[in-house]
Amino acid sequence: MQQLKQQVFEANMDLPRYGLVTFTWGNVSAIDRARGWVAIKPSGVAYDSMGVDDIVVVDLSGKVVEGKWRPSSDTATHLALYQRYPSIGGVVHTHSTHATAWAQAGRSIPALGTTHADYFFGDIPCTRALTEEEVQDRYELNTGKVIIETLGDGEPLHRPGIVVYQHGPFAWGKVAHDAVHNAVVLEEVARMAWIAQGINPHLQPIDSYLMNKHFMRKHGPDAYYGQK
Ligand SMILES: O=C(CO)[C@@H](O)[C@H](O)COP(=O)(O)O
Repeated sequence: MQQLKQQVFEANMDLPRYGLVTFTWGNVSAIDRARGWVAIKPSGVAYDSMGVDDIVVVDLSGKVVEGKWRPSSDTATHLALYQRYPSIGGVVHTHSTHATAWAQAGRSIPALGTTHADYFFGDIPCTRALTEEEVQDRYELNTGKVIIETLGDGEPLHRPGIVVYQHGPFAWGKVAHDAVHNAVVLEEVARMAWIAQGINPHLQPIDSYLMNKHFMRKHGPDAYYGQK
């Protein structure tokens, strides 16, 4: 687990490095599926004072198995995603400005260009609002529920991010580092889409053939993009 804790610690340090978080907002986790344990950021601990030994380890019920702090307040959301989607190895939550603005506006981030298509095979969806009951009772678990409800049965790594209505973005990947990479791209394409729609309120989504080309050359069965 020490190696996983180190990976999660480094991934959490990337959040302020890439400008995705302010104060203690946000959190990154990763799963050891063989053990059924998840390493996650401690709740409320400042990034600039955090060390690898501050990373908390929980089991899939959320019980702390190692660590001196409380796990992130969003732990139940991370765990819901790991339990529903076996291909997910790392999860990130931030309040990055532009992605959060789309969440607050209640709008999916449209696929408008190849930057988006290189990582997300389609729009980045916005979830429905949680009901009052879902907020009052097991809020974080229900946040995971509406994410899963919105994503459905598709391969989550083909659209590795979402915006939770009136909350903010969640992203994921095969490992913690990939999840952070996808969170950075999500924030970038959120900003690009906002600016593009301001330039041209009548713009069209990316052409499907261009979307397919860019996504499949990087993630398809014959992916060659970046291959050694
Ligand atoms: O979503 C939120 C707050 O709305 C979280 O991102 C917190 O800002 C971080 O909580 P901890 O991980 O420190 O518990």
